[in-house]
Amino acid sequence: MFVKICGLSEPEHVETAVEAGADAIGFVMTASPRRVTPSRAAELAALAPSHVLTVGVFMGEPVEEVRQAAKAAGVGAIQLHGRHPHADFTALKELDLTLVRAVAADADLRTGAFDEDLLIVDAPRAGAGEPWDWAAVRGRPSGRWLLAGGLDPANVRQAVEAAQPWGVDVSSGVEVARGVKDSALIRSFLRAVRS
Ligand SMILES: O=C(O)c1ccccc1NCC(=O)[C@H](O)[C@H](O)COP(=O)(O)O
Repeated sequence: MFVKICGLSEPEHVETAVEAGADAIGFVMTASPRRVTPSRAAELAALAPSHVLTVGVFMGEPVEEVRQAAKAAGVGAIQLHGRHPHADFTALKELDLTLVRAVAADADLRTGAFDEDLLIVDAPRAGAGEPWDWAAVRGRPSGRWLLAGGLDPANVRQAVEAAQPWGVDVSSGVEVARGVKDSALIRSFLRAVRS
């Protein structure tokens, strides 16, 4: 199971996520209490070994802004959250980075429909830590897709059983307060997924 820990802003939590076996780590570069600047994201991404995918998360920014920020951060992947048009993915393809499309369950759930490499099916409100009806998407996306939205160490196994995703993505569920990650919760989330 592929695991992405999102919304990291402190070196300590990048190191914990990597040590605990995360496959991907995300840096939010859009309006959010978790927002980091491209230069901060670059510092954090530099701490990750090459086998860990570093992801810049955007929502609603013009594609040129996304391109510049992703380049400055040196991330390996761009995650476009919400209703970005297909043309945005096409425009970013030339960067040769992994493209991630993150949408709620009422969107087109065919993995690769927008030429993305990875699909995330999330709650209606991104990064809000709100559980939703995970079972409703079971069997709809296929291939490389991650379940997100309201996951935490206590419910992730149940969520995986319900939706049967290829991987999972978490942010709020490994925080002690909004935007404040916790190393013990990051470890416990990865333990719960791997056990
Ligand atoms: O984290 C945010 O604040 C955020 C803001 C705007 C767009 C995306 C955002 N986060 C994206 C993520 O990948 C989250 O990990 C995902 O939505 C799951 O969040 P949570 O329900 O808090 O685990």
